[in-house]
Amino acid sequence: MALRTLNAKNAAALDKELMSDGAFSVDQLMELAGLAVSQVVYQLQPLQKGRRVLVACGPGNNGGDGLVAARHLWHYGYQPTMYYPKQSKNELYQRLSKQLKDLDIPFTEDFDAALKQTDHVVDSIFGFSFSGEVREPFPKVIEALRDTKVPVLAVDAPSSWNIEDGPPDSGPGKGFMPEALISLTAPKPLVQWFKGRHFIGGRFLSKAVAEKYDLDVPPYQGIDQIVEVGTEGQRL
Ligand SMILES: NC(=O)C1=CN([C@@H]2O[C@H](COP(=O)(O)OP(=O)(O)OC[C@H]3O[C@@H](n4cnc5c(N)ncnc54)[C@H](OP(=O)(O)O)[C@@H]3O)[C@@H](O)[C@H]2O)[C@H](O)CC1
Ligand SMILES: [K+]
Repeated sequence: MALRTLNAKNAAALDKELMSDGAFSVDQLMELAGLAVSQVVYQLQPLQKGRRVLVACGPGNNGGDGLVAARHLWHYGYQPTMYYPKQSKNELYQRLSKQLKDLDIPFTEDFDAALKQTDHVVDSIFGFSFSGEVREPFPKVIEALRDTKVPVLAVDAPSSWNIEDGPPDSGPGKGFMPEALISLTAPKPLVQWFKGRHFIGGRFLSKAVAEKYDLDVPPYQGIDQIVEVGTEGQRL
């Protein structure tokens, strides 16, 4: 059975609904999203395989998921390094950044150097609100992610991919295929082009909301915040 997908417009509408009618706060949703991201890293990169995780964060909520994931990873015993070149003044992101600084987690401005000294990368640069051509300062970062041999976990979307149409056919993201992807709440249409390991996270959908948005609630087991779906991406 193919998991039903959620386009960018409906993903934004669903987020809005969860935070109004659903009575969630953005902090809560981001905490659960980031927790799920950290669980995928733990599964893909057990501590004994190398503890260094470079977390690349963009300016929006996708970046916020990365900030949350880094905190959880630190508590599991990883050594996160943050690349967060466009830091928002938004109070939530500032608090999340402060929490990381209080754990002495380093923030770097030199992405290329950090990439040479890491065991794993979390791509939380752009999620479902990405559109158009990649703007500065991110083109070089996307190129480096495209070319690196270090495994990359993409959060919600491989950054630079179009949410509906998938991988770009020009620009820095052409040829970028991360090793793994975690779709939050539900896969986006781009998953049909994705070739790596695919997980679903964001365990907060009620049956009523899932029905309204024509989505599947994946079969989460026990206390897991993630479910791996088949190598064909969208299949259970
Ligand atoms: N329900 C859930 O599953 C939850 C998902 N979450 C995560 O939130 C993101 C969506 O977050 P949003 O803040 O709407 O947007 P993004 O983070 O995807 O991106 C917005 C920023 O990206 C910049 N942007 C957009 N296009 C470009 C581009 N071509 N070049 C450079 N920068 C770009 C944009 O910048 P502006 O200059 O336009 O302001 C935005 O700042 C979702 O994918 C999940 O990961 C939440 O955590 C909550 C629950
Ligand atoms: K991403």
